[in-house]
Amino acid sequence: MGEFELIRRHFQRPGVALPGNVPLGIGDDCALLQPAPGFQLAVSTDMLVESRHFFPDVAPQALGHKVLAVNLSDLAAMGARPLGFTLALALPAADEAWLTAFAQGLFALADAHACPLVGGDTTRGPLNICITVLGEVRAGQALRRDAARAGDDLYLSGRTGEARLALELLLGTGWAIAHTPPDALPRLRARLERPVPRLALGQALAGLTHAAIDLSDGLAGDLGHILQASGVGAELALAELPLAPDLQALPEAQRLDCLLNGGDDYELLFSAPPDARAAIEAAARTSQTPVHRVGRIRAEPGLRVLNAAGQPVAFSTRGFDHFK
Ligand SMILES: Nc1ncnc2c1ncn2[C@@H]1O[C@H](COP(=O)(O)OP(=O)(O)OP(=O)(O)O)[C@@H](O)[C@H]1O
Ligand SMILES: Cc1ncc(C[n+]2csc(CCOP(=O)(O)O)c2C)c(N)n1
Ligand SMILES: [Mg+2]
Repeated sequence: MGEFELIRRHFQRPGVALPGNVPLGIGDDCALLQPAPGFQLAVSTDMLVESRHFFPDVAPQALGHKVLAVNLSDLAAMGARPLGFTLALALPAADEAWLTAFAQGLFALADAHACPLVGGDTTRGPLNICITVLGEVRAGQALRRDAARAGDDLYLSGRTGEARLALELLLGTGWAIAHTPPDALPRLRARLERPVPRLALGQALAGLTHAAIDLSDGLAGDLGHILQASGVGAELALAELPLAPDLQALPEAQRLDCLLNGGDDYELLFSAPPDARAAIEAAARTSQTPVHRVGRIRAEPGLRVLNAAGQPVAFSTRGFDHFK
């Protein structure tokens, strides 16, 4: 199978019609996309590299899902609706079975969000997968990191920490193995390998919420990006953070580390003024997404983590950083 045969067989889908806002997809020098009038184009790129973002033995179907999911999560964090995506692939070999399974995982998620593959690039090399997503958001309504204001409530979708616990189990870390239920690995692994992008919630929040970010590097570190961009600080109430049952038996320090420095969560963290509480609840309901109010934005810079008694907890932020 040559390069063009590979693309034709696995990524061009002649039977699948393109939506009206994609007048031209795979096959020319560029794809053409048409955002609706009054909408802005939202663009984001995320790359997954073998042994850095995923283990070499990961199921190709899960990988196809995850590489698109982490990109869609960035659109969700801006309140954007997906229009389409491009796929840049470096593959060590043209492995038919691997490509079939990868494409299955990829297109299952793409189809669920009506987000077509519109182009890409394919080369031989160490396994490396890069997606660029394109979305649209009504002009002026995108959820930006610099929009948090003192007095805002801080909200979290879903819950954090399970992906990190899965990673530690797969790495064979002693504390994780000793304090996790013996049957937990398959469900925790799904949290690491099959994140669910919160697109419906993000779109329901556009125009409603102040700031938002999706959690890829860890709750505390990613919250830090909002705080820095907005020039504010925050309080996080530990007692309000939802705790996954599989994290309950962890020693306190490791539980805190999973919850706040976990990484790979792909939940949304966002801020909104207190008078938006009813609207936020409605957005959570219509998007069928669990949302918890977990803290507050403050004028004083810095992040304070508070225990159930409202006392500060000693805690150091260690967001994921590829060069630290
Ligand atoms: N090589 C690069 N050239 C230009 N801009 C970049 C480059 N790498 C990252 N950026 C930009 O820097 C910002 C932060 O990038 P980062 O990859 O940390 O995004 P993120 O959403 O915080 O995390 P994630 O990649 O996990 O979604 C983004 O605006 C991104 O577009
Ligand atoms: C094998 C393996 N080792 C480590 C991790 C953890 N990890 C890697 S990159 C990243 C942050 C998001 O990436 P980026 O900032 O590049 O978008 C995290 C939490 C993993 N998932 N798999
Ligand atoms: Mg992001």
